[in-house]
Amino acid sequence: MAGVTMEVGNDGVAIISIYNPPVNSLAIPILNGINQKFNEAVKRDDVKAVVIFGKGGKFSGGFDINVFGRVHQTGDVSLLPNAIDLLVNTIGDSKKPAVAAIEGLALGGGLELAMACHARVAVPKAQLGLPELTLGIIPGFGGTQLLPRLVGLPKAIDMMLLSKSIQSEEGKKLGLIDEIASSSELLNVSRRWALDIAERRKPWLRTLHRTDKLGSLSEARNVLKMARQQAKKVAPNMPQHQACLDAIEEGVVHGAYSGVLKETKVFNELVLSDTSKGLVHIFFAQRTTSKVPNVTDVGLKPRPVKKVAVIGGGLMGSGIATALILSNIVVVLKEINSEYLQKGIKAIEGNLRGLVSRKKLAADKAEKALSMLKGALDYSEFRDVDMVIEAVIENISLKQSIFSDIEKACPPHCILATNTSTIDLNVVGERTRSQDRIVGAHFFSPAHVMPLLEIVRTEKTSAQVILDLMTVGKIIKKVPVIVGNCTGFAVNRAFFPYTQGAQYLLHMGVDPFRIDKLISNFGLPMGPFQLQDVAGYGVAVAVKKIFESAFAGRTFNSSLVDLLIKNGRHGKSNGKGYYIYEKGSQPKPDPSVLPIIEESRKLANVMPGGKAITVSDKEIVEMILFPVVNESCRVLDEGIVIRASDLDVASVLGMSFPSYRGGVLFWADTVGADYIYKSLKKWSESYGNFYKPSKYLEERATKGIPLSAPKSIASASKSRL
Ligand SMILES: C[C@H](O)CC(=O)SCCNC(=O)CCNC(=O)[C@H](O)C(C)(C)COP(=O)(O)OP(=O)(O)OC[C@H]1O[C@@H](n2cnc3c(N)ncnc32)[C@H](O)[C@@H]1OP(=O)(O)O
Repeated sequence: MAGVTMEVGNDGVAIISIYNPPVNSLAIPILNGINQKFNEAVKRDDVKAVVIFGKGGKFSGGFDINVFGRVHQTGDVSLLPNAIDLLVNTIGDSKKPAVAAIEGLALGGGLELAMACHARVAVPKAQLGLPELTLGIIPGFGGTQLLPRLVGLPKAIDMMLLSKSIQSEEGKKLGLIDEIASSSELLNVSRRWALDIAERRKPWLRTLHRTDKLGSLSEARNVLKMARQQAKKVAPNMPQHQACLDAIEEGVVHGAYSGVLKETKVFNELVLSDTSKGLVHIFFAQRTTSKVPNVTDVGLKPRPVKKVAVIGGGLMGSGIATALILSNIVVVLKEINSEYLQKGIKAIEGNLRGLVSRKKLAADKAEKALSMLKGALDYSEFRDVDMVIEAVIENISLKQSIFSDIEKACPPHCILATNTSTIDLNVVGERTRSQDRIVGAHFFSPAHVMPLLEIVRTEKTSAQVILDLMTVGKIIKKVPVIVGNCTGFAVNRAFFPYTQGAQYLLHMGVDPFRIDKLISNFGLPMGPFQLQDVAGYGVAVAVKKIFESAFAGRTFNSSLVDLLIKNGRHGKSNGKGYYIYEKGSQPKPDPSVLPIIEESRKLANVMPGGKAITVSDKEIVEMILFPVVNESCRVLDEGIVIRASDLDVASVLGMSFPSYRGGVLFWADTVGADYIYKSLKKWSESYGNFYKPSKYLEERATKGIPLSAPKSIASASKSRL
């Protein structure tokens, strides 16, 4: 049972053990347990020193994040514990020394607990970090003061602001870890350290009393100033970055205890911020994606997938192959001729080189990955593959004939997956008998970098196949989200009005560069026009027709992309699109695109009364994102995703919707269904059906039910999953 226990050895060392699987999170009863046992240890005459240990191979994954969820629901910060007293006074200033014995990981409050102790012993490769900023808060158990005093200001800022963990070995070099010991020796070595401190053979270092690593005040001010500038650039919409620096600065200037008080104040304010609500939502939503009714709860075991064939070595195929070989999965890359095959292999080598040069991959690991790759021009290598991923161009009859071929060439257990981003899976697999093995493995480009994997199932895809693909997805470090079969699946379907909404506004007279700027200010990495430049216009041309026929009556199309191509513009690939792309400099808006836009505006003729519309900045953002919310409502209504939070995760990981806004539907609920409905209704009356609110949105808005609330049983029968 979860709890905290204490055992006192004959040597006078009390071992206080935390047990709260799976990550020994510091839930409130656990913190109370540590407090109680520590006080008992201090009082007992037979105890000379204390070791704090986490059972089950992990020291602690930090404070219990579920409590933040409860604070967000109730707005009641008094639900938060006063652990500062425990860490700073009870442990830090205790009359008896304490040593943290760290296995596996010490993150957030877990590392703060360890840092409050007087020494730390860790096993090799234990993960150490303060990732609180990823939850929209700052460390709240003294971390902003403790870490700089152990590793110095620049490294501490780096670890906190980037939420970057380090391993014990680096921790030892920096002074965060005092000794590294094997797992079997961890407790013995920790006991010895604790006794050595108690008996003055080793120094008794109270972390908050230390200043030796902080440097001079002027050095510190410089480091903080640079960190503030950097944070302003990379996290302009997230208050926790500057707030964390405020707390650190307070401690550097006025001393650790002042810093701790500031930290507590800032922490309590940030817990209630929208940023924290969004990020905590995404934390749990991401973990919920792996719970799939009738797949992960029916006792199935994933089958091993050791060898995968990838058909097509283009942009997607080479990216998928790269992701697989990086995780030690043997890949057979099949192309139709040796020229294309060589191109595919070169692309994979280029992907690996890119990772090495960005220091994301060690050179020897890249070599090892490449050794997992084989090229093929026929299906002979397919006889023992566990999965095929088809990644050829979006051509229905080509895909159908490939599927009928691979059904014959592969063993009967083999998963038959397609990376199509739009085509109905039932159509792809029409000529095969193995309908239960057909599944969509929809990666996002670049496939070896983007974290989302949409797993598309039809009514016939077997639960085993879905589970196997989910497992492969996790092995290759993707977040798999299960979706139903429809044009565009979940992400491309929900976001087709994003590009089209921007195009519509442009054709109603709004400046594209203003639109891009506003959307980047909202938090997407780039605006819709720049995105189109980067993705290439081929994609825009291909998907335009597909969406137009699937969602007739609510699409907006223009001749703009065709005109751009006709004028020799292909976007980023040839350096000329809406923007000018030059090596080594940021993309610059290209005024020479404006006459082409003007021509397209004339052809589209959608300006009401022939005059450009006047809209506020806020309205521009809403006129692009509310249609996305509207389509997301249809995705929910049709049961394309299991739950609203799955679409939130998919929007963050597939479209880079800002995670601190909690994903598209979470954000929509913070704006309010009623407001979104009324805005869309008003625009649909002025500008047509593109904005017409969906039934789902109308119903939720009129009944006052959040968009993300689970569907009623009555409408559940419509599910396509
Ligand atoms: C006051 C303090 O300064 C504030 C804090 O400490 S805030 C917390 C800071 N800590 C963190 O941010 C760490 C969050 N956790 C993680 O990064 C990862 O879970 C981990 C690296 C610890 C483990 O990763 P992994 O082995 O892949 O397991 P993962 O699936 O993520 O988590 C396993 C389960 O533990 C839960 N969990 C993990 N950390 C948790 C935490 N700190 N609190 C509550 N639950 C937690 C997860 O929700 C998941 O639950 P589920 O099985 O019901 O879905």
